[in-house]
This record gives sequence, C-alpha cells and structure tokens, in this order.
Amino acid sequence: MEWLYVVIGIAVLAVVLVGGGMAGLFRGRQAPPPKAPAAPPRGAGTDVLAPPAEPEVVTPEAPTAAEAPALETPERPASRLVRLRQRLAGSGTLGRGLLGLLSRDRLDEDTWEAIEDLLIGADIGVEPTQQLVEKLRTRMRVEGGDTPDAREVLREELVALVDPGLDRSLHISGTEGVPGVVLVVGVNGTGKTTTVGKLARILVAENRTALLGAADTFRAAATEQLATWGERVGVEVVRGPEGGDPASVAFEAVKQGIDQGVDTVVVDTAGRLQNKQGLMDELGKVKRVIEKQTPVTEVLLVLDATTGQNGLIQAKVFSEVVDVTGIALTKLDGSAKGGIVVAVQRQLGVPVKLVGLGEGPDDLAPFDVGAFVDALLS
Ligand SMILES: Nc1nc2c(ncn2[C@@H]2O[C@H](COP(=O)(O)OP(=O)(O)OP(=O)(O)O)[C@@H](O)[C@H]2O)c(=O)[nH]1
Repeated sequence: MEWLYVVIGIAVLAVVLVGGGMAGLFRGRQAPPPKAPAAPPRGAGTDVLAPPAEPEVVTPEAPTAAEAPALETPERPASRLVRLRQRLAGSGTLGRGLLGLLSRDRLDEDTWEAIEDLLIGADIGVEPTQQLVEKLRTRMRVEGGDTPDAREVLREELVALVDPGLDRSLHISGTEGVPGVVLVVGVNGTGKTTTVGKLARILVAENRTALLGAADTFRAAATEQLATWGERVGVEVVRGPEGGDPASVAFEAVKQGIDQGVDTVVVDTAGRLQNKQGLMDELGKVKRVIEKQTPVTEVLLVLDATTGQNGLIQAKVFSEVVDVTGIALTKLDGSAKGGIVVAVQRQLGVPVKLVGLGEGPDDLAPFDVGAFVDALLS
C-alpha cells in the first residue's frame, strides 16, 4: 500500500508542475496588457473618449487701434490755393514785371514791346498776348486827366484772359447711386500717378468715398506708388499684374467701385505709347470697357507746366484721342511760366481744373481764377 501513496504523490506533483508551465506559455502569447491611459494634460478635459479635435482655425484678430497705421487727414481743398500762392513766386515775376512796366509815367512803344516780351516769355502764347496788349493799351490811355490804376486794370484783364466763365468743377459724381469715374491720362512723367494720389486725398477731405484703379500696368512702381497714396488715407487700390491689360484693371476697379457703392473711382493710365494709333487703341479700349458699366464722368489730362509749348503739342494728341474734360496742370511751382494756363486752355479748349504746386501730398489745388491772378500780382 505504501508504494500506492508514493505514486499518487508523484502524479499530483507532475500535474502541478506541467499546468504552471503551460499557463506561462499562454501568457507569453497574449496581447500585452493595455497601458494605463496617460494622465490628461493639466487643465485639459477629462473625457478621454472624446474624438480628436479638428485643426484649429486661427482667425487673426483685427489690429487694435494702437497697431493700425493712423490715417492722415488731408487738407480741405478750399484753403489750398491761398496757402500755396507763394509757390507761384516764379510766376510772380510776370505779374510784378507787368505792373512795373504799366506803372511807368510814359507808356511808349518800347514799354509796350517790353510788356509783349514778358507775356510771350511766360508762355501765354502769341495771340492771347496781342489781345491783352491791345486791351491794356486802350484802357491805360489817360482820359480826362484820370490815370487809371494799373494794378486794377491789369487784374481785370488777366482775369478776363484766364476766363472765369469756364466750368471748372470736377465731375466726380455718377447718377442713380453709381460712382462717378475720373480717367486720368497724359504723357509719362507729367505727374499722373501723383495727381491720382493727391486727388484721392481731395475726395477724402470732401468726405467722399473713393477707389483707385492702377491701370498704369506698364510701370510696376506706379502701382506701388498708388498703393502707398491710398493706404495713407484709407482708399483701396485695385491693381493688376505688371504688363497686364490696363483695360481689365480699369474694368475691375469700376466694377468693385459699383459693388462697394463708393462715390468716385479714379483710374490711372500709362502714357508711354509711341504713336497715336497705339494710344488711341489703348485709351479707347480703357474707356469703352469702363463705359460698359457706367459713364466716365471726367477725363483729366495731366500736363507738366515746365514743358511749355512742347508739352502742349504732346498733350494735344491725348485730347484728340479721348474727349478731355479738364486739365490738371502740374509743377506750376518753380515755373516762371504761369501763362501756360492761358495757352493750354486756348489750344485744348478745356479748362484748367487743378494745379499742382509742389511735391507735398496736399499740394494740388482746385484752380480758381481770382486767386491765381492775385498770386501772380502779389
Ligand atoms: N514740384 C512738383 N513736382 C511734382 C508735381 N506733381 C508731380 N510731381 C513730381 O513729378 C514726378 C513724376 O510724377 P509721377 O506721378 O510719377 O508721374 P507719372 O506721369 O505718373 O509718370 P509715369 O508713371 O512714368 O507715367 C514725381 O517726382 C512727382 O513728385 C508738382 O505739382 N510739383
């Protein structure tokens, strides 16, 4: 019997040892136990079953007032010509010279000749000079012992010559809620882009909303220049690619102007076309595409006062290509040729509406005949 107890003991021991080994084997094949979830980051939600978050869309905050570039407040146009009258100092030599000659005791032929020379030298033009001298001769004759006041006579005759009767208002308004469109044309380098920028400031000073079209795609810097002008007074600039189609930029600018409901769209153009046909094709197209949407209310021709008769001949080509309605005469500061105002109006048959009297941002003034003649005579 004893041997039976020994056999049973051995069998029980064998079962215990083999069972433990098998269990160890299965354990080795099982998936490793799941790791304990990582502790949530501090401050995060505790719902670890929540789906992963969508990528965050970061909307940049609008710049605060402190960060935004301060917009400039342009000078009201009414005060500009008075402020800038000293800039006509060069032209003042004309007024003062005439006054000195006319005030002589004896107005002999030599004196009248000197008066004529002075007027021609100031670019007034031959015909207007002869007309003015004729009138002055008649009025300065001593009648009944009264000596006419030379300054008064000269002022009246110069005002008449510059023609106060012309409509010098800028047509910057459209009809029925559609913007007015100002198309700015002229030979390159006359100050077109600068004038568009300065005009934007005049519009802002008059509490009008405006949009600029940089259709001078010929010169990349012109677009940049215009963008800077616009930024300073919060006026948007529509631009196209360098060398792109100016007409498409003009079209887009006017379209956006209509969509945004602005008061005025001002379109800058390039003036670098070598022949009249090319110029006619380009400007004609620009005007046509704008007018598919709304009429151009003002075609402003920019003319450099320092270029005299040559500039006038070039400007005439533009007036033959587009129907010019007004002239912006730039660089009248530093020019002793104020008489160009008379010549340009006579030869082109359109009034001077704006005068540029310096490189400062508000050195563009609405032209006023009385203030201009007073500046000449001061
Ligand atoms: N002194 C003076 N300078 C002016 C006046 N108007 C414009 N200018 C200057 O004339 C230069 C030419 O002006 P822009 O506006 O670039 O001329 P632009 O006609 O647009 O020239 P392009 O783009 O090359 O066709 C710039 O240096 C202006 O500052 C003015 O009334 N007086």
